[in-house]
Amino acid sequence: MIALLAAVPLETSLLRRFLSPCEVRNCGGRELYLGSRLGRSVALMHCGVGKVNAAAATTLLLATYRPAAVIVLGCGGAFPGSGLGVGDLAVASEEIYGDEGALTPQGFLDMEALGLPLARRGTQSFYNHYPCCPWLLEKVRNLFNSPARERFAQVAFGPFVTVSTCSGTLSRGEALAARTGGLCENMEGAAVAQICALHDIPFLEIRGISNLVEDRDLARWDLKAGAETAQRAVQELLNRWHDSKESA
Ligand SMILES: O=C(O)c1cccc(C(=O)CC[C@H]2O[C@@H](n3cnc4c(=O)[nH]cnc43)[C@H](O)[C@@H]2O)c1
Repeated sequence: MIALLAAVPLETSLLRRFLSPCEVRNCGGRELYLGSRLGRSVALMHCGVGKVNAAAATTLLLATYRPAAVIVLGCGGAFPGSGLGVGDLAVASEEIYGDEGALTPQGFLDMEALGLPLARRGTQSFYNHYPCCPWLLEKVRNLFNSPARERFAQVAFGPFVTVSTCSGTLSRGEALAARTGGLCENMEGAAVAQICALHDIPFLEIRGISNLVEDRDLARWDLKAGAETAQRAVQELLNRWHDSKESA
């Protein structure tokens, strides 16, 4: 099974149609849409906005179904200097917690600098950084080396940053981009990546840009365009899943 996770229903309207007919199940109080594509079962769940909702939903999903892969999709805000615009596509190479750490007179110290792991698996400690699964990334790269590439305005691969407070000023966006090297920010990804790392489940994240991280101006946001871009990319990926291998 492939599990798809998005914060809100706006981010999955096309996919629910694409997967229909779907069985709708209750999974710990959340609606879970169970469908299939090319003979492979696909589960889609809305986790709600933010890290706690994302971690709770992921834990539930992994405990109930233990999927072969978890793919987060949705909207994101592009950092200044990323070269991304509204409607473009971003694929995460890794997820980074942008806020977890300490703000000191000398600057921001992340969890590694504080010597406080957020998660441990065997001898491995996880701090602010969570890599995406290499073979899933390879599948997406193959996809965008094909004619499917022409159906997307711009596609960028790079780090994503998860925040608790949406960056509604240009200066905050510039500072986060400089500190992390991130392409864009969101409010769920790192939490899902952390739970997947704990359970050794392959993780991938694909977002469509709904807004630029700048001085907040909602008139310039287009959540629908961002959501559609991400969903179209996930559809392409599911349609071409068998074209490339499924492990490291
Ligand atoms: O009205 C606002 O200022 C506002 C702030 C953050 C998010 C929203 C949303 O309605 C989107 C929620 C959803 O989308 C992701 N997202 C999209 N753009 C950003 C962003 O610039 N910074 C952080 N998250 C963003 C996020 O993952 C949420 O799930 C409205």
